[in-house]
Amino acid sequence: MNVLVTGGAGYIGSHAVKRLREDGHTVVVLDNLYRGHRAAVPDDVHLAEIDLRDTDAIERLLREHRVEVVMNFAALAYVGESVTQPLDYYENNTAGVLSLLQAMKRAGVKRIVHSSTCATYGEPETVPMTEDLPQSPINPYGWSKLFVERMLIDFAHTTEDFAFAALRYFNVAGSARDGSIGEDHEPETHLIPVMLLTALGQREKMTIFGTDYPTPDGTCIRDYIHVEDLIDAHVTVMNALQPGDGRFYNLGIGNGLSVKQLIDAAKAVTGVDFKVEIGPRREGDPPMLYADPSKIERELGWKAKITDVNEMIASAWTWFKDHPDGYNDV
Ligand SMILES: NC(=O)c1ccc[n+]([C@@H]2O[C@H](COP(=O)([O-])OP(=O)(O)OC[C@H]3O[C@@H](n4cnc5c(N)ncnc54)[C@H](O)[C@@H]3O)[C@@H](O)[C@H]2O)c1
Ligand SMILES: O=c1ccn([C@@H]2O[C@H](COP(=O)(O)OP(=O)(O)O[C@H]3O[C@H](CO)[C@@H](O)[C@H](O)[C@H]3O)[C@@H](O)[C@H]2O)c(=O)[nH]1
Repeated sequence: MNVLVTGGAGYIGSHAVKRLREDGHTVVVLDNLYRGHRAAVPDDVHLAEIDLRDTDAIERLLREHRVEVVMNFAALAYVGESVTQPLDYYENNTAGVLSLLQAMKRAGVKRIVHSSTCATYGEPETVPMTEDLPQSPINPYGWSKLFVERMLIDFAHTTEDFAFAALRYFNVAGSARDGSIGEDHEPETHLIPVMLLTALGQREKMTIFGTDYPTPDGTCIRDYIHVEDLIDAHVTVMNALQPGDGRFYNLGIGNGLSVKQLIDAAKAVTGVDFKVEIGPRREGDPPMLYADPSKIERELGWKAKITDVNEMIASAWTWFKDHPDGYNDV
C-alpha cells in the first residue's frame, strides 16, 4: 500500500517507516522537522517538509503519491511542556489533525491509524486500564489528543467507508534492535533517555520527580512498551482495518513499573552507578498508569513480545552509546 507517515522523522514514526518498508509498502514521510531528523529518514524515502496545519500542501501530497492510508505520529508529545505551553499543543496536535482530516476528505483518503495516548484517561479510577474507562485528562497534552479522538468519531459518522483506529500508547521505550535508528530529542525529557544520557556522563545527575505519590515506593508507575512491538501493533491494526471501522486500543504490556525500578534496571544494564537526586513532582503527572492490553489480543490476536524492561533499556543503550550526539554524528 501507499502509506503516508506523518512525524516519520521523529522517534516512533521513523520506526514505523522502517517496518512498513520491510513489509513492502511504499512510504512517504511528512514532517516539519521541528523535533525530527532528516537523517532518521532513509535517503530513498520521499520526505515532504510540510506542516500538519498546511491543508493545501497535504492534499497535494496525498494526491501526488496516491496515498491509501495515513499513519499519524506528528505531534508535540511532552506532558510537562503542555502544561506551560497549552496553546501550542492545541494548535499543533488538535488543529493539526483537523487540517490533516480536511486534506484527507478533499483527496478522498479514507483510512487513518492515529497516535493517541493513555494521557487521555487522566487519573484512572482503576488499574489496569481498559479502553472503556472514562476519559478525563489532567494535562493539555491529554486534552489535545482526546479532542482528536472526538473529531475522528464525528468525521467517521458522516463519511461513508471511513476507517480509523486511535491507538492509546502507554510509555514507548527502546530502539530498533539492529541499532539503525533511535531516540534523539531536543530537549530530552523522557525518563529512559535521561537516565542513559546521565550514565554516559552527558548529564551530571538526574532527578526523580516526586517520591510522595500513593504508590508502593512513592514514585510514579508507568507501563513501558518497546517501540518495535508498538509498531508491530500498528501494522496489525492497519491490515485489519475495514471500511466503517472505528477502533480504540490500549498499547502497553500490562505491567506497571516505578521510576525507582526503572533507575535500578538502567544501572544494571549500563553498569554505571549514575547520580540520582530527588526533586518535587512535575505538574501534570498522574501517579499510576498501566494498561489492560487484552482487547487488542482478543480482537486481533496481537500481544507485545518484549516484556523485559532490561531488554527495552538495553536496545536504547546500544543506540545512545553508538550515537552519543544523536543523529548529528552520523
Ligand atoms: N513517546 C511516547 O512515549 C508516546 C506515548 C504516547 C503517545 N505518543 C505519541 O506518538 C507520536 C510520536 O511521538 P514521538 O515520541 O515519536 O515524538 P517525536 O517528537 O520524536 O516525533 C514527532 C514528530 O512529529 C513532527 N511534528 C510535530 N509537529 C508537527 C507538525 N505540526 N507538522 C509536521 N510535523 C510535525 C516532529 O518534527 C517529529 O519529527 C506523538 O503523536 C505522540 O503524542 C508518544
Ligand atoms: O527526568 C525525569 C524524567 C521523568 N521522570 C518521571 O518518569 C515518568 C515517565 O516520564 P516520561 O518519560 O517523561 O513520560 P510521561 O510523562 O509518562 O509521558 C510519555 O508517556 C505518555 C503516556 O504515558 C505519552 O502520552 C507521552 O507522549 C510520553 O512523553 C514520570 O513519572 C516522570 O515524572 C522523572 O522522574 N525524571
